[in-house]
Parts: sequence; structure tokens; C-alpha cells
Amino acid sequence: MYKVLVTDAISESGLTPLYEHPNFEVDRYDQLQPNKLFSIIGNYDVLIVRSQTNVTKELMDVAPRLRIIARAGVGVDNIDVEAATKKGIIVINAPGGNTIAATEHTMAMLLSLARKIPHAHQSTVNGNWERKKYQGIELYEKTLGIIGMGKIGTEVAKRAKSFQMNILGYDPYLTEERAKKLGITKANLDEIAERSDFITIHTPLIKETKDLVNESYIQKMKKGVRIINCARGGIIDESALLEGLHSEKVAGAALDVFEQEPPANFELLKHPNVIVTPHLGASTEEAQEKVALEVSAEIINICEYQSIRSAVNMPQITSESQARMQPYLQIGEQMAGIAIQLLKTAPEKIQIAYFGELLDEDTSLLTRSIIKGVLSHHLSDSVNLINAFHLLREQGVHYQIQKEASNKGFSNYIELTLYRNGEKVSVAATVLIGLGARIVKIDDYRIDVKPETHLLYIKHHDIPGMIGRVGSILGNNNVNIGTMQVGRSAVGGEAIMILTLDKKIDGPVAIEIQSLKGIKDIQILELTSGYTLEEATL
Ligand SMILES: NC(=O)c1ccc[n+]([C@@H]2O[C@H](COP(=O)([O-])OP(=O)(O)OC[C@H]3O[C@@H](n4cnc5c(N)ncnc54)[C@H](O)[C@@H]3O)[C@@H](O)[C@H]2O)c1
Ligand SMILES: O=C(O)[C@H](O)COP(=O)(O)O
Repeated sequence: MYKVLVTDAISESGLTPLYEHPNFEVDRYDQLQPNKLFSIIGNYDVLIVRSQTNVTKELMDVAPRLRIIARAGVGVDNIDVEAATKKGIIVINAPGGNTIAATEHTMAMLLSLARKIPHAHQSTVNGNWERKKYQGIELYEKTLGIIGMGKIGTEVAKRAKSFQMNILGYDPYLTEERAKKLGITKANLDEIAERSDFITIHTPLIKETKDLVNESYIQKMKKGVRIINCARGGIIDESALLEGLHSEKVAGAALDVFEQEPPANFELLKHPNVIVTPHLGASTEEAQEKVALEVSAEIINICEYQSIRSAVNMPQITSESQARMQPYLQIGEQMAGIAIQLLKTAPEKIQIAYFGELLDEDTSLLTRSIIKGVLSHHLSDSVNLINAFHLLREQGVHYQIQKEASNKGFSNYIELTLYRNGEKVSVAATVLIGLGARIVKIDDYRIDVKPETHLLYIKHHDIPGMIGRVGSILGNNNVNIGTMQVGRSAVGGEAIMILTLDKKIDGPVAIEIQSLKGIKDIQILELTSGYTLEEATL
């Protein structure tokens, strides 16, 4: 049973899939005081929030069960994603569910700003009839600068075009081709400042966008510019904006989001040319239902079907690619398990090479599985696909990933090499269509082993009778051999033997084998019985 805690005002109908699912138990609070949240979070596997709940590292520190933080919306700036990643907690959001709501809110702000509707409304209900005072301006043939041409910026552009506005768009990812298709002009930030009558912001709040609209940027703007922010507080420096309004460089501003929410300083909000709403961009019935349905579906998907469609702290992989990579994930983790046990210590460097048809595949998840397989030998359950890279860096382990078109004799081929103090262990695997995955090489020895839970690795001299003597000891100790594979460098030289066994052998049996003449090394290898994404993430 997965326990889910909902702490913000999330759509009830959007949570229906979780309510109706027999494996989920949902506790919901529309607003939870931080101390109450801290006292109960330890009981939950999943936390669902909007922008109002601060999901800090300190909160995660007292949440040992927490495996998923779901943001029913876009912005994850109220979640310490880095801390979640380090702890192996998957962070998901609902990137598309409120796009239309935020777009329409932006259009409402744009029109309200141009026609001074909120102030005119207030004046009229106060008994005034101030037709001259509330004369506005038209959008028609004005220039709208859009900073951030992602989902919302793009939808705003489409709607503003129907008002016959000229549109300038700036986004590091905006190509000439896409701009042309949208019927807008690709511009840089300075061009937007110099040419726009209205500027609307649709970027996330990140290091690069913090105070993007600051005093010097406002200085570059046209006199009489009107600014809209329905993205995030903090992208506009509020004191610089207030200064711009005082100097009349800025003719008006429409703000849905603030540096501090709820705002503490009302000087900006009360300015006669400013209109504000309390972070309502996503607040429509439709958007709220959509974002809650989106995260509910993804939570069920992750917990029940061991698949991650999209996560903030995981690489984005298409479901087709995920399906194609599924057989590789298990062998990746298993070959890592073999390599790390043969190395007998923690590696200082990991090298992973992909060959053949893997050249064209998205191998990011496979790389994470291999790293997880290596690290979990020493770090056990604390490592998963989310925090694998973080833990690798934390352990100071270097890594190198290579891709080559050559096929090494197989259509696909993965080679993992672990290095430590001049020693190295190398394990290679392939997935054979219709036959499944095989370990095909250990160091310089070619083999063909279908990995099982219990393996026995023996390094020995290639002398007659060795296979029989090892087989007899195992038989005498009631250990059934599944398969046996021998690989040798040269006749009479050094050789390896890999046996799959039906059960784990005891230390004394290994010692008996070790004492045979010609045995150089023996290792009892244990592999996890089967990889699932659930094991890796939850
Ligand atoms: N007011 C609300 O209630 C509300 C509702 C939904 C979304 N939002 C906010 O709106 C913003 C946009 O949301 P979205 O769904 O369109 O996101 P998105 O990820 O689709 O688009 C964001 C765009 O910003 C661009 N960008 C990043 N850095 C930039 C920079 N330095 N300069 C210019 N562009 C940059 C990105 O390339 C991307 O195209 C987010 O901050 C989101 O949190 C607010
Ligand atoms: O980033 C978002 O999705 C919006 O800012 C909406 O936030 P909210 O869910 O708190 O309304």
C-alpha cells in the first residue's frame, strides 16, 4: 500500500485515479502548517503539492519513506530538486496541464492593462463615471515582446497574433524556422527591450533569469512600455520596476507572481498603474483537474508499472525507447554486479562502452542501471536510478561513457570496465534476439553465460580433469549445477570457469574447491534476481 499525502488545494476529481486504486491510500489537506507537515511526512511514500508547500531538504530529512514528490503544476522552484536527487527521490510535475490556463490569464492581464479594466471597474462601483481617466490603448499593431518561447510563450504568441500584434520572441531554443512558422520575429533581449510596447515573461525562475528585468534592462526599454509577469516572481526586480513606474518609463505592469508570496511590501501592488492577481495563472477548474490527473497517472505508472514517463530529475526518454531498452537494463545491472564482485573493492574509475545498434539508442537509463549495479554492492539500497550519478560523484569515482558503431561480433554489445589501483576487471554482455541477455566476456575470456542469481567464478590452470573435480565437490555437497562455461586464453594456459548454481554455496565448499591443485581464484557471485524499475526507484 502506497501512502500519499496531498498538502495544497489539488482538484478532488483529478485525484480520483488514486482514490479509486486499491494500492493507494490518500490523505489530503488543503493547507498544512509546516510543523504539522514535518510531524507526519515520515508516514508517506508520495507527496503531492502545488506552489504553496515548500519541500525543503530538512523536510526530506524526516521523510525516510518518501519516494515521489509530485508537483501538480509546472514550476518546481518550491522543491529542493537537488536534495531530492541526492536522496533518490523522484520529482515529477505536470508540465502541460495548465498551459492554456496560464496563457488565457496572460491575455486577460494584457487586455486589462491596455484598457485599465480593474481600476475602471473599481472606480465605477465606487460611484464615479471617469471615462476620460480610464481611456486605454489598443493592442492592434503594437509590438509584443515575449521572453521565453516555451509552451505558454508560444500559446500567448498565437493568441496575440489574432489581435494583429507584431510579435518578437526571445528564447535560447527559438530557431528562425520555428519563429517563421509561428509568424513571429526571433529577437534578442535588447531588441525586445528597444522595440516592444508590451513585454511578457514566460521563463522559469532559474539562476539565469533571476532579476532578468532589472534596472539596466528597464533603462533599455521604450518609454511607456507595459510589462506582464505571469511566470515567476523574482524574474522582475520589484524595486527596479517600482522605480520605472515612478519615472513613467514603465506605463503599467500586470503581475500574477511576486518575489514573496503572499507579498509583504504593498507599495508596488498599490501603484495606480499596476494590476495584480494572487498567483491565479493556473487556477481554472480545467487546469487543476488536468494537472492532478497528470500527476496521479504518473504516480500510478511509476509505482505499479515500474515506468517513468517524465521526471524532473531523470533523463526524458520516450516510451518506445524505454520499451526497447528494457531487456538491457537488467543485464546492465547484472554485469555491473559481476564486475564489482570480481574487483573485490570499490572502483576509482568506471568505463562503459556501447557498440553496434546501441550507438543510436538513448542509453542514459542503461548507464544509470549499470552505475546503480556497481554502487549498490557497497551502498546497498540507498542507490537508485535517480541518485546514481550523484552518489558516483560523491564517492569521487570517475566515469567515461563511449559509443562506437563497430559491433564486436554481436548486433549490440556493452562493455563495462572497473579500475582500481592499476587492477581492472572487464565484463561484456549482449542481448540476443529471442534468446535473451548473455554475459559474453570476462576480462580476456570469451564465454556465454545466462546470468542467474547464484554464480561461481573460478580462475584456474587449463589442466585435464578440472571440470570433473569441481563438479564432484559441488555434487557431493548437494549443489546442483545449472550451466557450466569454460573460457581459456590458450591451451594449457590460464582459464576461467563460470557455473550457474541452483543455490548459494557455503564457505567450506568454496574452500574445498580452492584447495584443488591448479585453482588460482574462486569467487561466489550473487546477483539480484531481476531488475525492475520499481526496485530501482522505489
Ligand atoms: N502564474 C501561474 O500560475 C503559472 C502557471 C503555469 C506556469 N507558470 C510559469 O510560467 C513559466 C513558463 O511555463 P511553461 O509551461 O511555458 O514552461 P516551458 O518550460 O514550456 O517554457 C519555458 C521557456 O523558457 C525558456 N528559457 C529558459 N531560460 C531562458 C532565458 N534565460 N531567457 C529566455 N527564455 C528562457 C526555455 O527555453 C523554455 O522554452 C514557468 O516559470 C512556470 O512556472 C506560471
Ligand atoms: O508553475 C505553475 O504551475 C504555476 O505557477 C501554478 O502554481 P499553482 O499550482 O500553485 O497555482
